[in-house]
Amino acid sequence: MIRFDQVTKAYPDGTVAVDGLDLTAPTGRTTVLVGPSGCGKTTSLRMVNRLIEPSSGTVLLDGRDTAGLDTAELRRGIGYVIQNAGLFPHRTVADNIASVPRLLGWTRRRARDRALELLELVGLPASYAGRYPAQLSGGQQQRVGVARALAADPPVMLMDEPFSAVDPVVRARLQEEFLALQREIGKTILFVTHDIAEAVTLGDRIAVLRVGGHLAQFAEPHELLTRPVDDFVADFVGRDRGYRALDFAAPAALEVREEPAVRLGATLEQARAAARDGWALVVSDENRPLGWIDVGAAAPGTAGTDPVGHGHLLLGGTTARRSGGLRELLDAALSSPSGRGAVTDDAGALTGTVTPEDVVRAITAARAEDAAAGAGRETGPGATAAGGDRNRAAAEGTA
Ligand SMILES: Nc1ncnc2c1ncn2[C@@H]1O[C@H](COP(=O)(O)OP(=O)(O)OP(=O)(O)O)[C@@H](O)[C@H]1O
Repeated sequence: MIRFDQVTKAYPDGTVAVDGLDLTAPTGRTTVLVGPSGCGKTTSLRMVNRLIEPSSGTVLLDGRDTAGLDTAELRRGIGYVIQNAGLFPHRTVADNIASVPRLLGWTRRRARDRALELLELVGLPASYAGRYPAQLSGGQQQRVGVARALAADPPVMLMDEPFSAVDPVVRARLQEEFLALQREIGKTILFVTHDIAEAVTLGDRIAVLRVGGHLAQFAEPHELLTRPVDDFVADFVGRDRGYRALDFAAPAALEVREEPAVRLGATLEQARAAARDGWALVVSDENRPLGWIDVGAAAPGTAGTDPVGHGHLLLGGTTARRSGGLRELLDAALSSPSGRGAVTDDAGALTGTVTPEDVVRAITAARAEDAAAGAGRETGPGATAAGGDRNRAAAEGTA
């Protein structure tokens, strides 16, 4: 656990970067610091590994005042990842990753084995071990940066805009990998970003800071999106916050309807027989939804005995996992040319379809449930168990 207790940082020129910060980042979870440029995110982060010393207040690590610890010893227990990875350009990937273990006196062999193990963990082939950072893409360098920070298996990780310097597609992939990795390793992570979407995707808890280093709100993502405490936070979390909050609502009350799909390669006649309201869903041999066929308009001039091919399919519809959030399900329903969104299990196999009306009903039920949980939260003792927790939503969705 990382705890900031009334921490203030005033730089020598009088700039107050952080002002009386009180914050607890729980063990094994990801806590995100987010806010506009200059609000004191980086300063706060660096006070944890004492690259910056607080002017007043205390930063505690598992209850120990960091001011009293030897900085080398302190930093040994803290992995640090920065924007652009900050790799040593003249060292190979393996040597970069092995740098902390080597400093800790590990043998060359053991440090190299660990480097190879970590390359695999962050999704890079072992053959990259001998490359230099300049021979990697930005996203790959960032993965090496994460591997390097994890090398000595520190319980705490500080990550300062680690994914900001890569393009949006790579960034989304790194975020997904981050979530999968964190589920596996369960580090205590303090993560800085200026991007609220990233904060909501990655954070178990989010601290929104305003310029001057004031904590505006500290909450779980769902709570931040649905109950911003003031105009500043409401503005910062954005106009589409209601829609994004659907990611965290449990689709427990959603009814998924059976959908008589046809396999690719079935005849048009079979597709017509299976169709409802003129549309048939086509699936692969593994029962994965591939697209919709408009049986009335499909391929005029073709005989009913002709097979359904890829050319017949309308591909506009997205699919949604039953365990996904209500946003994913609503998008599937709205994007489907048939008006019925294809719903799958976690392996991608079709389980049925939902209409936009079905999803809206589930949204209404989730809101009522959430309001009840909110009322319990305000009066009850389990005050931190928010109604729309990401994990809870996933667990209920698969139940
Ligand atoms: N060494 C320094 N001397 C004086 N002022 C500083 C120093 N470092 C940072 N600041 C100021 O402290 C404030 C907070 O800076 P900090 O880097 O912590 O913000 P940030 O939220 O991380 O910003 P960004 O998102 O732009 O990186 C800013 O006003 C910045 O100009």
